[in-house]
Amino acid sequence: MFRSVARSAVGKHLLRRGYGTVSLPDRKVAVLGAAGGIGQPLALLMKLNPLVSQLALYDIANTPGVAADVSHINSRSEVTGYVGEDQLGQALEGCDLVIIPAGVPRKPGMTRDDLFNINAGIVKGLCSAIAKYCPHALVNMISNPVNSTVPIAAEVFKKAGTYDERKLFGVTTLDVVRAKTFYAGKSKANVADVNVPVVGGHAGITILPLFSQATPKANLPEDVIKALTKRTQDGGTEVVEAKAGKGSATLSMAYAGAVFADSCLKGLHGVPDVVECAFVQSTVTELPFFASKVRLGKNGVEEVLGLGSLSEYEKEGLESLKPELKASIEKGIKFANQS
Ligand SMILES: NC(=O)c1ccc[n+]([C@@H]2O[C@H](COP(=O)([O-])OP(=O)(O)OC[C@H]3O[C@@H](n4cnc5c(N)ncnc54)[C@H](O)[C@@H]3O)[C@@H](O)[C@H]2O)c1
Ligand SMILES: O=C(O)C[C@H](O)C(=O)O
Repeated sequence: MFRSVARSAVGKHLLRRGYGTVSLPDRKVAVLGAAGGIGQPLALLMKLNPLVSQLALYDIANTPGVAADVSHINSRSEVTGYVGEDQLGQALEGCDLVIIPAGVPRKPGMTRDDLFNINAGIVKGLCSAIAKYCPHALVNMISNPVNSTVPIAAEVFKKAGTYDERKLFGVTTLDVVRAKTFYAGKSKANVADVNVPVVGGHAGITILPLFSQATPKANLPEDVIKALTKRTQDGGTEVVEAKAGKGSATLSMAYAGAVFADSCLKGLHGVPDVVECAFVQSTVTELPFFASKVRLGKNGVEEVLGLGSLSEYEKEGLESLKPELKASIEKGIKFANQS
């Protein structure tokens, strides 16, 4: 264990807009895969979050340097680095929220499902440790393929007797971030005012942005909506190709992961009406897991919100995505139960 402490005068009693006007509780957050392309900027962003009091950074290598570096930032939380499996338990003990960006990223020509063989085992091992050391923590799963890694996590927790469907989330916030950016570009709306729900899953056509519900309303023509939908679905591939073998989205993902984690922490803190899209256990469709808007609260998911009204194009998209999403979910469940 490598501990670096740089406490600022910020302290525990913060009056910050959006965080309420009461003193802030102690919250421990762990990032698993913290030395990676996503993990490092995500560690930085979580260090800046005033709702975090302890930040545990875990990886199989290189965490001491990352932890020492991040710990010098004069924000509230105490940063501790953990390296190697022997230290995983210490990293997780007492955690309120665990964020998992551990695993390999895509290279050009690969699908997210091509990562399954390596990442499924990594996620399974990490979730077994979560079940043992912090069974009540919220889990934000970033590792791909999210459509399968979330079902794997659920099965691991079920086997351990710790599964609480309100506490497991596949992070699909990057799809929402992209949909907002691309929609703002076409509609000329101020991007800060834009909202676009994205439902389904997190791979190719399973990513279904609902531009018919986007605000502010822009009445974009059908061909533009189709192009925006395709760009959102292919957003990850756009970055993978631009990085030309050097990985996938890291900076935008760290931003999206930090936004989602902040919403989870606000929910735990009792901030009302915190709503985000996430891939969760669901009865919104016949599929056992599905991404849609969820209301976050003191125990994680408080309510899984329905899809609202869809355009004909979105209805078709919804039917088309179901077979692929179903197969990815079943693949994850099968893997977790056979090994
Ligand atoms: N959900 C999303 O929207 C989204 C977006 C971008 C990337 N991703 C996924 O996130 C994952 C990480 O991407 P990246 O670019 O940070 O990759 P990276 O290779 O840069 O970093 C991954 C880190 O995980 C660590 N790691 C490997 N096995 C581990 C284990 N057992 N325990 C802890 N750490 C372990 C590695 O040491 C490395 O530091 C990939 O699977 C990628 O596909 C998801
Ligand atoms: O595309 C990838 O492989 C990474 C991630 O899922 C993304 O959407 O950027």
